[in-house]
Amino acid sequence: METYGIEKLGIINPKAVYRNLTPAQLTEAAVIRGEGKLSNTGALVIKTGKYTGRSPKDKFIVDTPAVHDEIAWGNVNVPIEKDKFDSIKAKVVAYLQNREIFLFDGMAGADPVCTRKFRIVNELASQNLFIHDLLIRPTKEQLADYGEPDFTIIAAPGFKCIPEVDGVHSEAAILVDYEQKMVVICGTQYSGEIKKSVFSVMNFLMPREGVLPMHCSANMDPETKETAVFFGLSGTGKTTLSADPNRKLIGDDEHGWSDRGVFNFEGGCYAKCIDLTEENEPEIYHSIKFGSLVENVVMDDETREFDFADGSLTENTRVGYPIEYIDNAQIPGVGGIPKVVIFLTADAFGVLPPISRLDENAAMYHFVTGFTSKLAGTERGITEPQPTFSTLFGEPFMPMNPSVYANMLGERIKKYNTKVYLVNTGWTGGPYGVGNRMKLKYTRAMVTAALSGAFNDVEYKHDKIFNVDIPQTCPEVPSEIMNPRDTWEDKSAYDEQAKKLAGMFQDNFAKKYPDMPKNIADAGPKA
Ligand SMILES: Nc1ncnc2c1ncn2[C@@H]1O[C@H](COP(=O)(O)OP(=O)(O)O)[C@@H](O)[C@H]1O
Ligand SMILES: C=C(OP(=O)(O)O)C(=O)O
Ligand SMILES: [Mn+2]
Repeated sequence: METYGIEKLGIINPKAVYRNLTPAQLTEAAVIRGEGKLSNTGALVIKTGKYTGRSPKDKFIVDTPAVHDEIAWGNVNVPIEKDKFDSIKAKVVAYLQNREIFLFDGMAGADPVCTRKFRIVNELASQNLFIHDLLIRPTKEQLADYGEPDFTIIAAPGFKCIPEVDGVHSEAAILVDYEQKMVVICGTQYSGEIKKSVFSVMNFLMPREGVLPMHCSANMDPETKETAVFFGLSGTGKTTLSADPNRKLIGDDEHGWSDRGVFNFEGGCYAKCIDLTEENEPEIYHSIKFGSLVENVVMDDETREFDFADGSLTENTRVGYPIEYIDNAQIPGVGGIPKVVIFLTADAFGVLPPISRLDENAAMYHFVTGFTSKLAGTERGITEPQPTFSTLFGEPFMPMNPSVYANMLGERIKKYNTKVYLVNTGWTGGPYGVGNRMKLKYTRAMVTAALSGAFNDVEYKHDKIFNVDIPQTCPEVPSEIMNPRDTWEDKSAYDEQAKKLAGMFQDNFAKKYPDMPKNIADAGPKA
């Protein structure tokens, strides 16, 4: 039996080993194995069980001398001893004995100079389909000459840790060993853990190549190739806003910025499905078809129609699909130097302007601050919006000191004179519960205006509390909504809430960045 070298990982006596099966084969295998069902559009639909979002508290990095000084240890990058990693890995590979193993030998990094080979070893056919959809798929020739991977990820959701024995926090664990070039994921079937593990690894590898890794989506003008990137934490709109029928989609989540331009790490997208409608998000809606992998969307057992409004399994319902499923995808996922950078934030307090322009210092301030409200679902335990400050709009995925990444962004926006906007895709007219989420069509219109240069010669108003410049008009957007204070009935309640949020910005900055240059510290909100 061909085993494709998996015994090197300690996986012996497999029942069968399949390498790079096609989406049709994987969909079929998953259905036969009872992992999921087909939807009326042909998508494979699965339930992931207890874990329906990422589990940041269960993530660990192996602390070895070779990487010790490069990792920013703390609450996000939590150390674990090598022998604990080795022991869990040994149990996981033993668990995989006598099972069917699904391998995907693929790549991350669309820029050939930066491409890294990732071998994913899956217990489940459905997760293998997911990662087949999400990463860069090798051609037949590339697969024949694949050789050794640069990194290996073993995903065995059926193996549950015993915290007291294994020295982890729960039955789930996501363990990265940079020295052995290996990730072990067990106890959780949320596929987002696999793609974000690839991201974390790239975020460790890319800076030494002079590449800034970014938690952002990217798209470009089909004619001018002018490129824009959209940074943002989960739920802020990276995937939704980058799928724009008038622009080429480079990618929805993970990119690098080199001297040559922006490039996607991935080859597919992972979109939220909650309340999805064909009218609001046609590109994503039509991507839910044969070959895609749907997680935790409720479906009628007989008609196999989706109920996108049903959040009973989780608010974080998802679909993974190859980027080709978006009509105007840019393949390979390579664009130019960004002319516009957008920081997406979902402010559940409803006080940040829907769009504002940031100067160089304010851009640095907001990049290291990374404010948003965590929305329900993507992380375990979050059920209502909760304000959070996540450095670089992606703290959970950044193994190194934030200054490594922040300095690279600072150099780039200076060098290329990149314009930076802060866009609030969250609430307006009042806080969560009182006001409403910003209308998607207005956010889209504001993003379009920012990308087209329509904000270059409009009137701006300086917002004293948030210390940003707010354009006063935008095509296709009622001017009343440009200044959030105007959207609140109770102005003093607005002032109070705005000052409260400004104070939270200041406290966070003072605590995390006491040594930042004054020009950057001064560019933040003023309570
Ligand atoms: N004004 C808005 N801008 C962006 N997204 C919005 C807006 N209003 C509602 N949404 C919804 O918020 C979610 C944004 O999620 P998504 O684009 O997947 O974020 P990310 O990729 O950053 O995690 C989608 O479900 C989208 O339909
Ligand atoms: C997949 C994820 O990314 P995002 O929500 O940013 O799309 C996640 O955070 O689990
Ligand atoms: Mn996304």
